Amino acid sequence: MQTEKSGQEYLEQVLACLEKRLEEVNASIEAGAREIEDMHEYYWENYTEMDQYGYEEFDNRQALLAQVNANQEQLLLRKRFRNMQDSPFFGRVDFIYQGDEEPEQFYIGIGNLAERAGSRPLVNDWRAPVSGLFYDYDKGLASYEAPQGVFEGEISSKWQYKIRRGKLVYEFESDIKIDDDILKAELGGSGEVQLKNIIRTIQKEQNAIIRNTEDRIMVIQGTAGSGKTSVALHRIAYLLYHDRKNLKSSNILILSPNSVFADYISHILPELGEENIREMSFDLFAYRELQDVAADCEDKYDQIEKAVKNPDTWKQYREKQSPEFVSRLQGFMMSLEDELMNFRDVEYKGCSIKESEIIRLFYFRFQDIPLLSRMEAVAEYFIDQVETLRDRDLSEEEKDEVTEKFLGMYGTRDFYVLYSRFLDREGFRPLPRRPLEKRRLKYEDVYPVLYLKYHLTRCREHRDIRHLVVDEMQDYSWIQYLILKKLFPCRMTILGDRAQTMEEKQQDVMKFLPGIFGRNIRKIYMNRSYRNTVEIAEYANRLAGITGMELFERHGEPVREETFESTEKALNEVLRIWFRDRERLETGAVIFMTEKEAEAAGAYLKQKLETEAPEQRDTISYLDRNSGKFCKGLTVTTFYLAKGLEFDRVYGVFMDSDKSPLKIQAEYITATRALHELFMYTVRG
Ligand SMILES: Nc1ncnc2c1ncn2[C@@H]1O[C@H](COP(=O)(O)OP(=O)(O)OP(=O)(O)O)[C@@H](O)[C@H]1O
Repeated sequence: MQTEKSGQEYLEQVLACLEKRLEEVNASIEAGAREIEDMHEYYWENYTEMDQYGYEEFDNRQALLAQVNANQEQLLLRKRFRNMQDSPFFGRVDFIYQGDEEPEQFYIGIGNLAERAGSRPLVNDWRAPVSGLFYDYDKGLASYEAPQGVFEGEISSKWQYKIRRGKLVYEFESDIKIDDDILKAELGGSGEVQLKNIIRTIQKEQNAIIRNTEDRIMVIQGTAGSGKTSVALHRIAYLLYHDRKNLKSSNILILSPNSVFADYISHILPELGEENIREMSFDLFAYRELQDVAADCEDKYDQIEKAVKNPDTWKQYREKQSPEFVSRLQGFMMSLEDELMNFRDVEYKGCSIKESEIIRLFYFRFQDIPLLSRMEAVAEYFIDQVETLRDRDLSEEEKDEVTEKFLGMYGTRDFYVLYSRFLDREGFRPLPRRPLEKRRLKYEDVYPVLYLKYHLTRCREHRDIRHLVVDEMQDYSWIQYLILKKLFPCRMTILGDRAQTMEEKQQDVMKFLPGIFGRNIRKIYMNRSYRNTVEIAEYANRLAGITGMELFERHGEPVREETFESTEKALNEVLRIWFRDRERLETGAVIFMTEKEAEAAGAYLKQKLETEAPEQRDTISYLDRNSGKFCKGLTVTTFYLAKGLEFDRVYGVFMDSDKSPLKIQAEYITATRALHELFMYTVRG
């Protein structure tokens, strides 16, 4: 039986253990570094005498690599222990195993800690099997699943602790009331410019998603502020913890909408002990992949800006991303099999191959290779023949010369030209004829061209990626999902909110994803919102016509709606009340519909501060699509860049004259960014 200790006593024991473990780790890091240095020295002193086949050198390198890896692990361990010194645990479950009389106590924290590697943990990682008890059950019957099987029993008590800088701030025997109060306190805080980790207060429905390991493709539709992004990131940390052998952090890729958002979430996984997770924006990826097709490509934000001015552009955009358009593209690719080809005999330094033989190879032997990569295979076949006949290898230049003869049998290999031809044939306006450096693809054409490229040439599957996270799923089109499936044949966590679609209409990807990924995808709905006060959430729901959302009971000021004669007057009011309440606000945002409005407002506010309060100049920042992070103070931006972020106070500034169908979504996104206070301003004009 364990002796019952107070939180304070236990904390002292844990801090002492952390101190000791840190000393050991430091010693081991130092010894490791010395070892690496010695290995280097040995190598440079002896490499001239190493065996000629390189075996010894290979062994040395392997040993060096192993030592470097071991040191790396110790460095990570040190980082974890140092983090734990601040707050080593936050919860405790007392569990009576079935058949036992006395409870065992399990303390839960951000990582595991034991006196020695292998001994009973003083603190259990929040992802350990037993820690599931903390999130999933109140007092009473409970069970948890571990590799050894399912353990049944009873929770006799649960505790919550707050420890800061190694000092115990409070301890409570927890019940539902206290759990809610603690969550309320977490949500009521302000001032963060990055997403917080939620391990202290993960909710049961969120825990079920985080700990799900069975489903290959998980799709989460969650209302604004329901914790989708948080849950997806904690899920990744959980999967990495439980499948270390097969899943490394370098096997994870997060598709995120832009670099501000990427920065906003970038610290969560390192904080949870997982480093080096890759992140990328799909538009940036597409742009890089199409460098040999067009010098420039529009991104999603260009499309939004255009559509605000001219809503008709949605029609064309949607048409070009649709299943019907893709099947027309497929028909076009079929027709290219014949139309694109001008077969002829090839002769090279006395060796030749007849047109009929080339046709046979092209349509039968190599028929499985995509059309525009296939001739290379025929060329290689012929090069083999030439080398056999001439009994010597061809040089690289000679091979290139031969290959060029074969590639010359394609009418064109330029995707821009091919796609334009397709558009023309199908009754769309063709692309303007231009040299590569002057070409700019409209957003509506970017993914169809990428689709064409990946079906006409060999597409490199990214097998190293074993788990893909797609955030803001509602903003990806059908054709983008087809491409994602081709590029990443792996497990996925796909999450988003149809009410936040950045188009005139909401897009429910849940409807079409089974058609792409199969029926076995797991669909999950998160209906409880945590971010906003009840007043803000109810206001936002009324805007978007959303009903049935569960709201976490946290109240604040009513939403304030006001109308102004001009944007300047609205901005003057923004500044006036921002500085009036500055003491209690860390982050704020002034959110507009378009880039032009936001940019002008940013300049106006800066100018005003420059003359009236120069010392406050730097408290305002304009955030555009090239920005890398958002800062404390007042941020001026568009609704589409504010998406995914949150602020203590939000001012939405929208023009009365703006009748864009996108406005409701924009206002909804704006409103749901506010944690505590929301001001919605209308400008008449
Ligand atoms: N269990 C929880 N404990 C504490 N805070 C939570 C919890 N769940 C969510 N939150 C908080 O709620 C806010 C919203 O979370 P998050 O950004 O992950 O939601 P989301 O569904 O991705 O939002 P959106 O789609 O509106 O951008 C964050 O401040 C997050 O820390």
